[in-house]
Amino acid sequence: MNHLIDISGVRHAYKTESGPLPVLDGLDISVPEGGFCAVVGPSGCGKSTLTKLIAGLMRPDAGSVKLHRTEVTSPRSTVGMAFQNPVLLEWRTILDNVILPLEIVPNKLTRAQREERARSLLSMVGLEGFEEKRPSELSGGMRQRASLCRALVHKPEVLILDEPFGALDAFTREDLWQIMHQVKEREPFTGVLITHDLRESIFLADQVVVLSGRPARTQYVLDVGTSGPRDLDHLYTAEASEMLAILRHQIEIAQGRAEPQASAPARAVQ
Ligand SMILES: Nc1ncnc2c1ncn2[C@@H]1O[C@H](COP(=O)(O)OP(=O)(O)OP(=O)(O)O)[C@@H](O)[C@H]1O
Repeated sequence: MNHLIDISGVRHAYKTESGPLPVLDGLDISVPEGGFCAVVGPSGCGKSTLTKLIAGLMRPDAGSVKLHRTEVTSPRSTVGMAFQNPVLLEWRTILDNVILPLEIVPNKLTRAQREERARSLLSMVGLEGFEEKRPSELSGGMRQRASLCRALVHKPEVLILDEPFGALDAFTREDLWQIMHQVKEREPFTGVLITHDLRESIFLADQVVVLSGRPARTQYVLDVGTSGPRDLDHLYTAEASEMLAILRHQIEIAQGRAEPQASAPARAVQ
Protein backbone atom coordinates (compact mmCIF):
# COMPACT_ATOMS: atom_id res chain seq x y z
CA MET A 1 0.00 0.00 0.00
CA ASN A 2 1.11 3.54 -0.67
CA HIS A 3 1.66 5.14 2.73
CA LEU A 4 1.84 8.89 3.13
CA ILE A 5 3.54 8.61 6.52
CA ASP A 6 6.17 5.91 6.90
CA ILE A 7 8.08 5.63 10.15
CA SER A 8 10.52 2.79 10.22
CA GLY A 9 12.92 1.54 12.89
CA VAL A 10 13.06 4.93 14.59
CA ARG A 11 15.30 5.32 17.61
CA HIS A 12 15.94 8.48 19.53
CA ALA A 13 17.61 9.52 22.77
CA TYR A 14 17.66 13.01 24.30
CA LYS A 15 20.97 14.33 25.54
CA THR A 16 20.57 15.23 29.19
CA GLU A 17 23.03 16.34 31.90
CA SER A 18 22.94 12.85 33.36
CA GLY A 19 23.58 11.21 29.96
CA PRO A 20 21.43 10.05 27.04
CA LEU A 21 17.75 9.39 27.76
CA PRO A 22 16.52 6.76 25.29
CA VAL A 23 12.95 7.68 24.37
CA LEU A 24 12.14 5.80 21.16
CA ASP A 25 13.55 2.38 20.39
CA GLY A 26 12.07 0.65 17.37
CA LEU A 27 9.11 2.65 16.20
CA ASP A 28 7.27 1.50 13.08
CA ILE A 29 4.11 3.33 12.02
CA SER A 30 2.53 3.56 8.56
CA VAL A 31 -0.43 5.73 7.72
CA PRO A 32 -2.01 5.61 4.26
CA GLU A 33 -3.06 8.82 2.53
CA GLY A 34 -6.33 9.97 4.09
CA GLY A 35 -5.86 7.59 7.04
CA PHE A 36 -6.28 8.56 10.66
CA CYS A 37 -3.90 6.99 13.16
CA ALA A 38 -4.26 7.36 16.93
CA VAL A 39 -1.20 6.82 19.10
CA VAL A 40 -1.69 5.79 22.71
CA GLY A 41 0.81 4.71 25.35
CA PRO A 42 1.92 5.24 28.94
CA SER A 43 2.62 8.75 30.13
CA GLY A 44 6.07 9.98 29.13
CA CYS A 45 6.72 7.14 26.66
CA GLY A 46 7.61 9.47 23.78
CA LYS A 47 4.34 10.32 22.00
CA SER A 48 5.07 14.05 21.66
CA THR A 49 8.60 13.24 20.54
CA LEU A 50 7.03 11.25 17.71
CA THR A 51 4.96 14.28 16.61
CA LYS A 52 8.11 16.44 16.51
CA LEU A 53 9.80 13.87 14.26
CA ILE A 54 6.86 13.81 11.83
CA ALA A 55 6.73 17.62 11.79
CA GLY A 56 10.47 17.74 11.03
CA LEU A 57 11.25 19.69 14.21
CA MET A 58 13.75 16.98 15.17
CA ARG A 59 15.59 14.17 13.42
CA PRO A 60 15.82 10.63 14.80
CA ASP A 61 19.17 9.12 15.81
CA ALA A 62 18.37 6.07 13.66
CA GLY A 63 15.65 4.84 11.36
CA SER A 64 13.59 6.99 9.04
CA VAL A 65 10.55 9.24 9.00
CA LYS A 66 9.19 9.64 5.49
CA LEU A 67 6.30 11.59 3.99
CA HIS A 68 5.47 10.43 0.46
CA ARG A 69 8.64 8.31 0.51
CA THR A 70 10.82 11.37 1.11
CA GLU A 71 12.83 11.60 4.32
CA VAL A 72 11.69 14.42 6.61
CA THR A 73 14.77 16.51 7.35
CA SER A 74 13.29 19.91 8.22
CA PRO A 75 9.93 21.49 9.16
CA ARG A 76 7.31 21.12 6.44
CA SER A 77 4.53 23.54 5.63
CA THR A 78 2.46 20.53 4.54
CA VAL A 79 2.08 19.54 8.21
CA GLY A 80 -0.42 21.27 10.52
CA MET A 81 -0.44 20.88 14.28
CA ALA A 82 -2.96 21.43 17.08
CA PHE A 83 -2.12 20.98 20.76
CA GLN A 84 -3.89 20.57 24.11
CA ASN A 85 -3.23 24.25 24.84
CA PRO A 86 -4.48 26.19 21.79
CA VAL A 87 -2.03 29.13 22.34
CA LEU A 88 -4.08 31.70 20.47
CA LEU A 89 -2.65 35.22 20.42
CA GLU A 90 -4.77 37.50 22.62
CA TRP A 91 -3.85 40.64 20.67
CA ARG A 92 -5.32 39.21 17.49
CA THR A 93 -8.98 38.50 16.74
CA ILE A 94 -10.07 34.89 16.23
CA LEU A 95 -10.15 35.53 12.47
CA ASP A 96 -6.59 36.89 12.50
CA ASN A 97 -5.41 34.00 14.66
CA VAL A 98 -6.75 31.56 12.08
CA ILE A 99 -5.18 33.52 9.23
CA LEU A 100 -1.74 33.55 10.90
CA PRO A 101 -0.25 30.46 9.12
CA LEU A 102 -1.15 32.05 5.77
CA GLU A 103 1.05 35.01 6.74
CA ILE A 104 3.96 32.62 7.38
CA VAL A 105 3.63 29.84 4.79
CA PRO A 106 4.36 31.22 1.29
CA ASN A 107 1.17 31.50 -0.79
CA LYS A 108 -0.38 33.76 -3.39
CA LEU A 109 -3.65 34.44 -1.61
CA THR A 110 -4.80 38.04 -1.24
CA ARG A 111 -5.93 39.35 2.14
CA ALA A 112 -9.55 38.93 1.02
CA GLN A 113 -8.95 35.32 -0.04
CA ARG A 114 -7.21 34.54 3.26
CA GLU A 115 -10.16 35.98 5.15
CA GLU A 116 -12.59 34.01 3.05
CA ARG A 117 -10.71 30.78 3.72
CA ALA A 118 -10.54 31.44 7.48
CA ARG A 119 -14.22 32.45 7.64
CA SER A 120 -15.33 29.31 5.83
CA LEU A 121 -13.37 27.11 8.27
CA LEU A 122 -14.72 28.98 11.29
CA SER A 123 -18.24 28.55 9.98
CA MET A 124 -17.61 24.83 9.42
CA VAL A 125 -16.77 24.36 13.13
CA GLY A 126 -19.71 26.49 14.31
CA LEU A 127 -17.78 29.69 15.08
CA GLU A 128 -19.59 31.94 12.62
CA GLY A 129 -20.19 35.28 14.36
CA PHE A 130 -17.12 34.95 16.60
CA GLU A 131 -14.55 36.08 14.01
CA GLU A 132 -13.96 39.47 15.64
CA LYS A 133 -13.79 38.18 19.25
CA ARG A 134 -10.55 37.85 21.20
CA PRO A 135 -9.47 34.36 22.39
CA SER A 136 -10.29 35.17 26.05
CA GLU A 137 -13.92 35.83 25.05
CA LEU A 138 -14.35 32.20 23.92
CA SER A 139 -14.88 29.00 25.93
CA GLY A 140 -12.17 26.31 26.01
CA GLY A 141 -14.02 24.22 23.43
CA MET A 142 -14.46 27.21 21.12
CA ARG A 143 -10.77 28.11 21.41
CA GLN A 144 -9.90 24.53 20.51
CA ARG A 145 -12.16 24.73 17.45
CA ALA A 146 -10.42 27.95 16.40
CA SER A 147 -7.06 26.26 16.91
CA LEU A 148 -8.20 23.43 14.64
CA CYS A 149 -9.11 25.99 11.95
CA ARG A 150 -5.69 27.60 12.32
CA ALA A 151 -4.00 24.20 11.90
CA LEU A 152 -5.99 23.55 8.71
CA VAL A 153 -6.06 27.00 7.10
CA HIS A 154 -3.06 26.36 4.83
CA LYS A 155 -4.50 22.98 3.72
CA PRO A 156 -1.83 20.75 5.23
CA GLU A 157 -1.62 17.18 3.97
CA VAL A 158 -0.88 15.89 7.45
CA LEU A 159 -2.65 17.06 10.59
CA ILE A 160 -1.02 16.24 13.92
CA LEU A 161 -3.26 16.50 16.94
CA ASP A 162 -1.38 16.27 20.25
CA GLU A 163 -4.05 15.67 22.91
CA PRO A 164 -6.19 18.52 21.55
CA PHE A 165 -9.27 17.53 23.54
CA GLY A 166 -7.50 16.51 26.77
CA ALA A 167 -8.40 19.62 28.78
CA LEU A 168 -12.08 19.74 27.78
CA ASP A 169 -15.11 18.44 29.67
CA ALA A 170 -16.66 15.17 28.44
CA PHE A 171 -19.60 16.76 26.58
CA THR A 172 -17.47 19.36 24.81
CA ARG A 173 -14.98 16.66 23.91
CA GLU A 174 -17.66 14.46 22.31
CA ASP A 175 -18.93 17.51 20.45
CA LEU A 176 -15.46 18.11 19.05
CA TRP A 177 -15.02 14.48 18.08
CA GLN A 178 -18.06 14.81 15.83
CA ILE A 179 -16.86 18.16 14.46
CA MET A 180 -13.54 16.48 13.73
CA HIS A 181 -15.24 13.89 11.54
CA GLN A 182 -17.22 16.57 9.70
CA VAL A 183 -14.05 18.61 9.13
CA LYS A 184 -12.16 15.60 7.79
CA GLU A 185 -14.98 14.90 5.33
CA ARG A 186 -14.77 18.43 3.94
CA GLU A 187 -11.05 19.12 4.37
CA PRO A 188 -9.37 15.76 3.74
CA PHE A 189 -6.08 15.19 5.59
CA THR A 190 -3.98 12.34 6.87
CA GLY A 191 -4.23 12.43 10.67
CA VAL A 192 -2.06 11.48 13.62
CA LEU A 193 -3.79 11.86 16.97
CA ILE A 194 -1.94 11.57 20.27
CA THR A 195 -4.37 10.78 23.05
CA HIS A 196 -4.77 9.22 26.48
CA ASP A 197 -8.45 8.56 25.82
CA LEU A 198 -9.03 5.09 24.38
CA ARG A 199 -12.68 5.86 23.48
CA GLU A 200 -11.49 8.89 21.56
CA SER A 201 -8.92 6.77 19.74
CA ILE A 202 -11.47 4.26 18.41
CA PHE A 203 -14.08 6.95 17.70
CA LEU A 204 -11.79 9.09 15.56
CA ALA A 205 -9.11 6.84 14.12
CA ASP A 206 -9.07 3.90 11.77
CA GLN A 207 -5.94 2.44 13.37
CA VAL A 208 -4.68 2.70 16.94
CA VAL A 209 -0.98 2.24 17.64
CA VAL A 210 -0.07 1.29 21.20
CA LEU A 211 3.43 2.28 22.24
CA SER A 212 5.34 0.39 24.92
CA GLY A 213 6.77 2.11 27.97
CA ARG A 214 9.87 4.27 27.45
CA PRO A 215 11.95 3.72 25.43
CA ALA A 216 8.92 3.22 23.22
CA ARG A 217 8.55 0.73 20.43
CA THR A 218 5.44 -0.13 18.45
CA GLN A 219 3.84 -2.70 20.73
CA TYR A 220 0.49 -3.29 19.06
CA VAL A 221 -1.57 -1.98 16.16
CA LEU A 222 -5.34 -2.22 16.26
CA ASP A 223 -7.40 -2.03 13.10
CA VAL A 224 -10.58 -0.20 14.10
CA GLY A 225 -12.32 -1.60 11.04
CA THR A 226 -14.21 1.64 10.29
CA SER A 227 -13.13 4.79 8.56
CA GLY A 228 -14.97 8.06 8.18
CA PRO A 229 -17.75 9.51 10.33
CA ARG A 230 -19.45 7.33 12.90
CA ASP A 231 -22.15 7.79 15.48
CA LEU A 232 -21.41 8.17 19.20
CA ASP A 233 -23.61 5.08 19.71
CA HIS A 234 -20.83 3.18 17.98
CA LEU A 235 -18.90 3.45 21.26
CA TYR A 236 -21.54 1.40 23.07
CA THR A 237 -21.50 -1.60 20.73
CA ALA A 238 -20.08 -5.00 21.66
CA GLU A 239 -17.42 -4.48 19.01
CA ALA A 240 -16.28 -1.21 20.61
CA SER A 241 -16.22 -2.84 24.07
CA GLU A 242 -14.03 -5.59 22.70
CA MET A 243 -11.63 -3.09 21.13
CA LEU A 244 -11.46 -1.04 24.33
CA ALA A 245 -10.74 -4.18 26.37
CA ILE A 246 -7.90 -5.09 24.00
CA LEU A 247 -6.45 -1.58 24.17
CA ARG A 248 -6.74 -1.38 27.96
CA HIS A 249 -4.93 -4.68 28.23
CA GLN A 250 -2.21 -3.48 25.85
CA ILE A 251 -1.75 -0.33 27.94
CA GLU A 252 -1.42 -2.48 31.08
CA ILE A 253 1.26 -4.50 29.29
CA ALA A 254 3.01 -1.27 28.28
CA GLN A 255 2.90 -0.13 31.90
CA GLY A 256 4.33 -3.47 33.05
CA ARG A 257 1.13 -4.29 34.93
CA ALA A 258 0.05 -7.29 32.78
CA GLU A 259 1.66 -10.14 30.92
CA PRO A 260 1.56 -10.04 27.10
CA GLN A 261 0.04 -13.49 26.47
CA ALA A 262 -3.59 -12.95 27.52
CA SER A 263 -4.38 -10.42 24.80
CA ALA A 264 -6.69 -11.48 21.97
CA PRO A 265 -4.68 -10.42 18.92
CA ALA A 266 -7.62 -10.92 16.54
CA ARG A 267 -7.74 -7.27 15.53
CA ALA A 268 -4.02 -6.73 15.35
CA VAL A 269 -2.79 -5.65 11.95
CA GLN A 270 0.79 -6.54 12.75
N1 LIG B 1 14.03 18.23 24.95
C1 LIG B 1 14.09 17.23 25.83
N2 LIG B 1 15.24 16.99 26.51
C2 LIG B 1 15.34 15.98 27.39
N3 LIG B 1 14.32 15.12 27.68
C3 LIG B 1 13.15 15.32 27.05
C4 LIG B 1 12.98 16.38 26.10
N4 LIG B 1 11.71 16.33 25.63
C5 LIG B 1 11.12 15.29 26.26
N5 LIG B 1 11.98 14.69 27.12
C6 LIG B 1 11.72 13.49 27.93
O1 LIG B 1 11.44 12.44 27.02
C7 LIG B 1 10.42 11.60 27.53
C8 LIG B 1 9.32 11.50 26.50
O2 LIG B 1 8.70 12.79 26.38
P1 LIG B 1 7.41 13.00 25.48
O3 LIG B 1 6.90 14.38 25.75
O4 LIG B 1 7.72 12.63 24.08
O5 LIG B 1 6.41 11.91 26.11
P2 LIG B 1 4.82 11.78 26.02
O6 LIG B 1 4.53 10.33 25.80
O7 LIG B 1 4.28 12.73 25.02
O8 LIG B 1 4.39 12.25 27.48
P3 LIG B 1 2.92 12.51 28.07
O9 LIG B 1 2.13 11.27 27.87
O10 LIG B 1 3.18 12.77 29.54
O11 LIG B 1 2.37 13.70 27.35
C9 LIG B 1 9.98 12.20 28.86
O12 LIG B 1 10.65 11.51 29.88
C10 LIG B 1 10.46 13.63 28.78
O13 LIG B 1 10.79 14.11 30.07
